[in-house]
This record gives sequence, structure tokens and C-alpha cells, in this order.
Amino acid sequence: MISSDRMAAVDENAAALGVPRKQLMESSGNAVARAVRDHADPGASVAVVAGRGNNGGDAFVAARFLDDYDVTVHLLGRPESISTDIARENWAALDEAEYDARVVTDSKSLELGSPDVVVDAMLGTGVTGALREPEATAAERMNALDAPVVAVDVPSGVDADTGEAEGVAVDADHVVTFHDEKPGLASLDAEVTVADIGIPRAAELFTGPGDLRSLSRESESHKGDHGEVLVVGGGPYSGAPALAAQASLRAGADLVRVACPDSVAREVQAYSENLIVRPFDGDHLRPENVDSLVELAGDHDVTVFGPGLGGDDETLEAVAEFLAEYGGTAVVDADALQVVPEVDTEATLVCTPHQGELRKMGGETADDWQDRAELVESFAAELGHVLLVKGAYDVVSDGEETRVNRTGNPGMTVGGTGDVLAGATGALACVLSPLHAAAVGAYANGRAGDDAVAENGYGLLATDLVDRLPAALRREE
Ligand SMILES: NC(=O)C1=CN([C@@H]2O[C@H](COP(=O)(O)OP(=O)(O)OC[C@H]3O[C@@H](n4cnc5c(N)ncnc54)[C@H](O)[C@@H]3O)[C@@H](O)[C@H]2O)[C@H](O)CC1
Ligand SMILES: [K+]
Repeated sequence: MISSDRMAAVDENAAALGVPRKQLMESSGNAVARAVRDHADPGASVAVVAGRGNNGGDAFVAARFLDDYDVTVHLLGRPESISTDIARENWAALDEAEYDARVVTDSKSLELGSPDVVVDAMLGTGVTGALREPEATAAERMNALDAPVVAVDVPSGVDADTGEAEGVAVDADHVVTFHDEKPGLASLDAEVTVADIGIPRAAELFTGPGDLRSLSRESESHKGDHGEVLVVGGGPYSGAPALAAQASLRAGADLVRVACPDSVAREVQAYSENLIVRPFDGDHLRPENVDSLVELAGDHDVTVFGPGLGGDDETLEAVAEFLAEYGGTAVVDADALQVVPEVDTEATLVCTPHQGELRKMGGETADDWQDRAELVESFAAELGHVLLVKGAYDVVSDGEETRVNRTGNPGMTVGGTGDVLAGATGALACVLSPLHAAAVGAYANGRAGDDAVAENGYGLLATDLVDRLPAALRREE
């Protein structure tokens, strides 16, 4: 099963891997033609009703694969209003080659005749709201015909994620959907075929630019909409929580507070005027600090727990108590990680160990990234939490779904890059699912590192990553 949003992300990742959408469209159209062949023999008449998006584009391609049939393509709208270059190019190819391709600007002039098969390519995943005209009337006309209706990707008017229609929708006999099943198709009274259109598995497994799609913002946004993060860290170190907090801000959180021991509060604040520091008593985290921290954490969307806390016995005891009491979402890093396997918690955790820390948690690792991905997936399932295991190939898994990140470089072995990753992931977890936040965090952190090394060579500082996070999270359109 794949949602429309994820499908769009995977599609963009495929293009970044060198398999552009026009190539996928060629495969989609071919698959649609094969489905038509299941319903009628060569020579039969086929009416294709196409819209102005890529759903229509798929059907323009299908027409070329049905040269031995009597095909008529009806384009609803003017060719100039076709919304994508690739659909327009495929329309032009039909026009140039003198296919029977007609422009229908008004549903009254739609002459379908009595075809043997109808192809519904008006709208696919790009539908918003109820079908407008001329699509609505065209849907009714198609439904009234006796001929079987083959729908391209999803019956027009139906929401691929929910299976619901806001108004009239095409009543398809057969749906040819692409790449993977869509959640909304199962409830329909239609035969559903999933066509492999040549999207590489890597487009789903490896993080890519398409994964940044989900970060687009509404123009009407308010302070707090993009998340409030609490970083709990510091004690033996003061730089780590400051780095994590600055990374959270650079990854888009609206408000970030740092809870740290009194002893380092001034140092943490001195790193940046952008930080809000909330000190607690003492020079390291202790069990007596926990109740007030849990309360403070409750006012935030996500807690980033661990940067610079150190591994003092009292601190680890306090971490365990915090996790046992806390019910929100937390990113857990550094020394705090070793406590996670023993703790019974309601919290949603994203754990960010490097391979040494993973072993300390009781997890296994392997040199080969594919083996490691399997081990991480089963350990995540055992823990019941999301794992982001850092390495040359970072592995992210919630125990069911696993993603691998390939951005980053050997310059990132410098201290502090893990704090940046934890902070960025915390900010992203305010607006994305934990698995997706971890995947995008790893992708952006590595990309920031790649940009820094491309500009200056090795010898990068963790602060170089912080400054480059916004560009690393920006989607090029
Ligand atoms: N990897 C893939 O999934 C591939 C999918 N392909 C096909 O592309 C469509 C999705 O294409 P897209 O251009 O994004 O959207 P549509 O064609 O579904 O529709 C856009 C078009 O429709 C207009 N519109 C929107 N809502 C309405 C409405 N309620 N009434 C009337 N018109 C509406 C909008 O203005 C646009 O003009 C996917 O389903 C697949 O079929 C690729 O071909 C291959 C890769
Ligand atoms: K359709």
C-alpha cells in the first residue's frame, strides 16, 4: 500500500535516480493498453476519455500501444491547458501522427458512440474535490454505457487514499494502478491490477529529494505551528545541547528551549542569543530534577534527550525515570540511549545511536549495509521504537518500514555532528511521523555535511552543518 503523498515523493526520488516521470508514463500507458486487450480483441473500438493532467498523459501513451484497435481519444479541454510538459508532449505525439484525437471543450460535444471498451483517464491522484465540468457529465455518460470501463490509476473522482468521492465518480470495472496498491481502491467494486512501471526499489528505500516534499508550509502559519522543542542535555558538556538546540531552530522549529544543569546554563546561553535556557539545580541531571522536567516537556511537541548529559549513574537513573513518566515524543541520543531497552515507557522514541551505542543497547550490527538494515529493522521491532543508526549508510527503521540514507561523508566523523542530527530530527518530528522525521533528519544532516565539504574541504565543524541545514532541507522545484 502506498499513499498519494508517498507516491509523489517516490516518484521524485526516482527522477533523481535517473528515471524521469516521462519514462514512467510510457510504462503506465503500456500497462493500460495491456488491460484494454484483456477486455476486447484487436479491431475493437476503444473510447479514451482523457483529462489535462498526467492521468490523461498515461492514456495518450496507451493509444500508441493500441495501434491494432480502433481508438478515439477525447481530450477534455484545450491542448494549451494540459497541465504538464510530459502529458502535452504525448498529446502532441498523437496529433502529429494523426491519431483520431479530438478536443472536447464542452460535455455536450462529447460523442462517445458505442465503444467496446472505455478508458477513464480524466483524473488520477491529482483530483481535488468533486468532479467539475465537463468531467462530471462525462463520468455520467461513461457510466451509462454498456462497455467495460478501464480506469487509469484510480477511477476519476475517487480519492486514492480514502476510496471516497465528493460527487459523481466513474464506476470502473477494472482499475490499472501503478507501482503499488492504493489504500482507497480496496473498497471499490472493481478488479484492481497493480502495474510495475519500473520505479527502482531504491526510490523507496533510499532517502532522496522527494522526501522533502512533506515539509512545504501553509502561507497562513503562526508561531508554534512548526513545533516547540525541549532539549534536555548538558552537565559535563555544554556545547552539545547548544548545538542540538540551534539545529532544531535551523530545521524549522518555532521555539526551542534548553533544560540544563545550573552549572552550565551561562555557557549554553553564551553560544547564542537564539536559545532560551531553563536551568535546573545541580551540575548534572539527577532523579530529583525529573518531575519538573516531565512537566516542562509536556509543554513541548518533542523532547531531545541526551546531548551532553554524560553517563553518571544518577543521570542514567534520572533518564530512566523520565522515560517511564513521559508520554510524548522524544529523540534520544548519546549516553541516554543505553537506558532505553530496560525502560517501560508510553513515549514514542526515536533513538539515534552510532554503531557503538547500538551495541551498548544490545543491538547487533554488520559491515554490509543490507545486512545491517535487516538487523536494525528487527531490533527496532523488538524495542518498539524508531531507530536511526548512524553510519556511512544511515539505517532508519520502525520495525516495519526501513529507509537508508546515503548522504554524508567522512568529514562528519568530527564531534558534534550527532548532536546536530538529534536536534534536527527533534524539530522534524514536530511536523512529520517519527520514521519520516528520522529519515529526513539523516538526509538533511548528511546533505549539509556534503555541502560544507564541497565548499571548504574536510576539517568541517558541527556548526558548519547547523548553518547549512535550511538549504539542505529546501526542495528544489
Ligand atoms: N509515479 C506515478 O504515480 C506516476 C503517475 N502517473 C499518472 O499521473 C497521475 C497524476 O497526475 P497529475 O498530473 O498529478 O494529476 P491528474 O492527472 O490526476 O489531475 C490533474 C488535473 O486535474 C485537474 N483537476 C483537479 N481536480 C479536478 C476536479 N475536481 N475536476 C476537474 N478537474 C480537476 C487539475 O486542475 C489538473 O489539470 C496519476 O494518477 C497517474 O495516472 C504518471 O503518468 C506516471 C508516474
Ligand atoms: K482515472
